[in-house]
Amino acid sequence: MPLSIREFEALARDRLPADVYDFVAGGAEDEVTLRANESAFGRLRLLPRVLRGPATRELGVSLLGMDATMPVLIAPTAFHRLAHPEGEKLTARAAAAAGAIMIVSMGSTVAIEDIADAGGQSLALWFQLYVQPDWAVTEALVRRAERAGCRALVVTVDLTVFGRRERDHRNGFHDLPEGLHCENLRGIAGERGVRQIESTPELSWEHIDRLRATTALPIVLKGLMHPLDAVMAVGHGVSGVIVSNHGGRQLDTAMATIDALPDVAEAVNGRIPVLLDGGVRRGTDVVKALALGASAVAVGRPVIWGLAVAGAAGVTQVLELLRDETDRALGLCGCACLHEVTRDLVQAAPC
Ligand SMILES: Cc1cc2nc3c(=O)[nH]c(=O)nc-3n(C[C@H](O)[C@H](O)[C@H](O)COP(=O)(O)O)c2cc1C
Ligand SMILES: CC(C)CC(=O)C(=O)O
Repeated sequence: MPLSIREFEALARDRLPADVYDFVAGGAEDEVTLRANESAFGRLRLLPRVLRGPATRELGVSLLGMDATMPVLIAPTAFHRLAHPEGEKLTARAAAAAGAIMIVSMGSTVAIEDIADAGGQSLALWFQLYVQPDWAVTEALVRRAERAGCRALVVTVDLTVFGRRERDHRNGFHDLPEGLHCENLRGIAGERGVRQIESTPELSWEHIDRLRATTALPIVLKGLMHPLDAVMAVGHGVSGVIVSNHGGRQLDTAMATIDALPDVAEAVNGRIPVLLDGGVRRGTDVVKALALGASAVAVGRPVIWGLAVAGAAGVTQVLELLRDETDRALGLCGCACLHEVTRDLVQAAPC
């Protein structure tokens, strides 16, 4: 078994068709933001405390009233059947085994009901939604997620137009291969592949208000980077935000998420949970994000690498690596639990 997420990626790269690997690994345009998400973590240094004696560490976290055993969620990524024939079913099993929250992509290649079945009662599923230009489609998706037992709606707000991923253009990778579909849209918006998911350039706070009036599920906004938008989010009654630049796949040269996090956390001031995704590859990254104001983080690509390498066991291994590394980093920072991870534990590296 690989010893790190980096090793998982290397193995997955060997196993996946080159165009699928590029689709997953790649980012928009010059991939500046893709690289920055990871390298910005590398520019931060931990400043550990000692002699505080945490014999064991508690990694549990409660988010929107749901308990998870670790502060690492599965970020929504589309098309898991590109990585493994059973796709999202296996991801759900691994999430349930780890006690992690899984955010299911609206573009999953297994239907949300089947994912919920595979994960079982104990799995907390959140459903990721792209508001569709046709409100009837949006509403039908919300109802479907509610019926399947999803416990929160994660509304992605950074895909008002599709980012230009040049690797996909070079590879001619524009649609799902024969036999794979966005199963959540089946019966709602026809039967084709990725093209079924439409962007909504006119997306605005009115859509968020309308969604709040449509569902009792807590709403989490994903893809927000600016502190003023975070303040707006609190004002519009959302239950949480995920600081995200879509893993560098949308607006290239957008700030790294870990650099954007402190101002968002300060603006939100504890009123709702702030999560982060983008470039989290080590437990030390998790601890840095917690120190800078995140309640938890989410990982996207690492889950797909795990799935490609060893199915559910691979995803479990990825999550357990992150759990072990986070536990070790907490211990070495003198923290017994997530609340003890404070701002003073992180500094920018000297140039
Ligand atoms: C292959 C792939 C598919 C993705 N699909 C979605 C999606 O359907 N919905 C969404 O909100 N974000 C999607 N994302 C973005 C992720 O949710 C997340 O923001 C990003 O992957 C985090 O960065 P990381 O991969 O460095 O962990 C996708 C990312 C990847 C790599
Ligand atoms: C279906 C796509 C829009 C999925 C996505 O968000 C991505 O590839 O980044």
